[in-house]
Formats: sequence, structure tokens, C-alpha cells
Amino acid sequence: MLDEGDDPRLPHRRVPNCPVPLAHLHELGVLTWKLDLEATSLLEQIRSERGYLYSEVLTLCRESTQDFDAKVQGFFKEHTHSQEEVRFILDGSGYWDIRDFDGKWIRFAVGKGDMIVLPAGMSHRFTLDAKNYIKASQSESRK
Ligand SMILES: CSCCC(=O)C(=O)O
Repeated sequence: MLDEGDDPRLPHRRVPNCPVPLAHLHELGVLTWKLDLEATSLLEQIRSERGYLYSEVLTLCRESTQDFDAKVQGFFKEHTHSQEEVRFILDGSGYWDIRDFDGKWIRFAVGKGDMIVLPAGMSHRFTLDAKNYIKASQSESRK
């Protein structure tokens, strides 16, 4: 993003664009899968292998989410979690921004069927894209 006032929901590609290979996200410690929403066996396998015992669905949608703007703004403030951030996108889309090794932001897009794990302590922020809607299952290792 160029200025503080810029709309975070726009793609914000660098000029010239600077595509990041998926392998680079993996080097930074992000885990990614593309899952078939109908075939849940791989999801179950990942959950059982990584010990994700609990999950709940988070929906961000102006019409149905309480305090929509506050939640969206909160997610876009750079933050960390003491546990992994485990998200499986059931519908909709959005962007995660994470810091590259040199501290510059890297933006990656997620959509239906994407599952991501950010390691505990990884600095990040999240924004919806121009479609303004996401539904994601978030998992944790607690019951
Ligand atoms: C759609 S998941 C929202 C982002 C999030 O959970 C977070 O950054 O902590």
C-alpha cells in the first residue's frame, strides 16, 4: 500500500508486479493446502496429524456480522498470535499480508478451498477483498 488512506481491499500489487512463488511462503513458515470441500478426508487427516481438536466458523459479511467494520479494521492491524493461525476458507475470499525476510509486506490471496497455517508468533494482517465476504473455519489444538 502506498498511502495510509489507500483501500486495503484493493490488490496492491507492486509496480512492476513482483510475484511471490508459493515455495517462498513455505520458506517463511506458512503451510498451504488446496482442498476439495466435498472430499473432507484430507482435511480430517491434517486436523488429526496436527492435533486440531476444535474449530468454529467465522463469517465476515456486512449484512450478517455484528460490528463488521470494527472487526475488519481490527484484523487489518498488524498482529501476532501465541498459537498457529489455522484457517480453511469455506467461501468468499480475502488477503493475508505477512512480512518477508527483509520486513517488506507480502500479500497472498485466499479463496474457497484454501487452507493455511501461519506459525505461532508470525506478524500478519488480514483484509477482505473487494467482494467483501469470507467464511472460514478456524481451528485450534484445544478442545
Ligand atoms: C478470515 S480469518 C480473519 C483473520 C484472522 O483471523 C486473523 O488475522 O487473526
